Amino acid sequence: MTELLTAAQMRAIEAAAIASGEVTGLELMERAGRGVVEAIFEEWPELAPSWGPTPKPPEYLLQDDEEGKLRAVVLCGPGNNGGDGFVVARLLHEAGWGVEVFLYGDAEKLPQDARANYERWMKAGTIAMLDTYLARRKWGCDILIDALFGTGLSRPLCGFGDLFWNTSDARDCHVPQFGHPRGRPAIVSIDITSGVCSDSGRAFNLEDCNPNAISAHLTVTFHRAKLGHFLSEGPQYTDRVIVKDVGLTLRPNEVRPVVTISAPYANWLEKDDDHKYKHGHVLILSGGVGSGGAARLAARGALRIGAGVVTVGCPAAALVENAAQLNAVMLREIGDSGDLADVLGDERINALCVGPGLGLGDRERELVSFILGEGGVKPRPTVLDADALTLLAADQELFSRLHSDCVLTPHAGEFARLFPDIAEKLNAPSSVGPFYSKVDATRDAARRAGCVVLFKGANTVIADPKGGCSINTSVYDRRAPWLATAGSGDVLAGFIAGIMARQFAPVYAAWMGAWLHTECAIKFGPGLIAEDLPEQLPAVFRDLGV
Ligand SMILES: NC(=O)C1=CN([C@@H]2O[C@H](COP(=O)(O)OP(=O)(O)OC[C@H]3O[C@@H](n4cnc5c(N)ncnc54)[C@H](O)[C@@H]3O)[C@@H](O)[C@H]2O)[C@@H](O)CC1
Ligand SMILES: [K+]
Repeated sequence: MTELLTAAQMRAIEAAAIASGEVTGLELMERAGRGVVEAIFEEWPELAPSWGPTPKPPEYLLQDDEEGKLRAVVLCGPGNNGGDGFVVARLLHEAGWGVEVFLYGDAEKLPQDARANYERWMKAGTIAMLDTYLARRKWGCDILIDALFGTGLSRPLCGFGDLFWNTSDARDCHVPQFGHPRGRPAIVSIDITSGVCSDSGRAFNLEDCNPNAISAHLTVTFHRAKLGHFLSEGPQYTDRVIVKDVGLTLRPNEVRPVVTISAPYANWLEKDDDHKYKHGHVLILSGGVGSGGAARLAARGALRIGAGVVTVGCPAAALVENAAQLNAVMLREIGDSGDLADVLGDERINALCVGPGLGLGDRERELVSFILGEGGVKPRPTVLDADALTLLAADQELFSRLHSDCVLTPHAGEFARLFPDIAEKLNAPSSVGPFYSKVDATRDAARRAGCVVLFKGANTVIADPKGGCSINTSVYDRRAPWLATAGSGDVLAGFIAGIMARQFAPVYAAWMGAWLHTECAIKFGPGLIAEDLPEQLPAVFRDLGV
């Protein structure tokens, strides 16, 4: 688990470290700039000085027009992000690079530490206004440093449209062409790509422009990654995020900061040598004739993830169809709540999954209602997905019966139906940052529902009613776009129910299910269909040492 910070948390940590006398703001800025230069040389070792203070680059990197120097352009903004940029300019200059610095804003108004680094840079080089660079219409560098705006960006930018478009074009070429006079540079953003809100990952929209932020090959951030690196559009604007240590030791003041989910421990997933019911029994409700595929996918997921027994319950008419397609999964007739009461009479059934392919009629509403405790049935750990979410959205009485052992797994459309006001807030165009984020929305939804909400997407956010929140990242080195395939959500619902049957708390089941789901997709790769996901689990388990 890695903590992710908001801009306010990062500012508070910096301020506390400075107030305690542990470090000065100027020293922090120096460390930040040094971290950026280190990260550049780690990312592109062919640029790193390997001998003496002013190295000559290898022959193939020599410029025609700059006496063999590598060249950097540093774009500095009006705040401390710009201050980091002045430090980087100075350090690259000391390493023998040709460096040009362009400023956006008024040097007289720079904050204190940025101003001090501006002065230091002025002893080594010159500064021109950003407009001069934009008007020049050529890159003129091997590395472009984006030190325009960091965590302090709070409103839309004007006049950056061409720069945003050009950096996007340069990044699309993937490989920077160092030392080539007309080559495209590597683009490195300091802290966060300028234009993106560091709390929400949402870009500040420019009316006349798309893209709306700098596109970078590399972003170098400090102490901890920020929420905006993982949420919304944030990941679209950078290929990679490196976190550099700047010697801060403090943690966020929040009791339960947002974390990214990491691999579950092998011993959590291992089975002991006991009988099958020791590992739980999942009941999955299916729809009628021709609609059983989603429930069968969920059932396969629940069984593969380690539930001891999995039963699909369907109306009588669908028994033959399901029987023809299920072997290890058991089958029971469940036509109405009376049948369901009979089946649930088996106390060993300790987790339920309801919604995939269920249908939206009276029978289905009755079944969901019964599962949620109508008629005094004991509430059990339950995943509510797909059609069950639509039923909940249409029926306040049903919604009010959600309990703390439930997990809701909406995608964006289902989320908007369940929590229309929260979704509206999340999607509202806004000109003043920091924006309301997917983390804020999922936390608010979990509080209202009184249970775990797993809000699906390229990055899945999981929140519990007490405010605990985590992100299952499926970006950067965990990119798994193949997960956007029919039925993949049904498998996830089955994974979570299967883990709950093994007596993990709902929030842990949601974490593990989401992480393993992404991992299965990564393991399989392109061409994935939902049926493949459960079949990858044995290989994923082996990699984890289970
Ligand atoms: N000593 C420190 O405080 C340190 C700060 N750090 C850096 O400082 C950054 C945060 O610095 P700041 O809080 O100064 O914020 P930024 O440097 O991100 O920018 C804030 C400035 O931009 C202006 N601004 C915001 N939106 C604008 C818009 N749309 N158009 C024009 N101007 C706009 C603000 O009025 C303010 O002057 C971090 O991202 C990080 O890079 C790091 O160097 C670590 C140390
Ligand atoms: K930046």
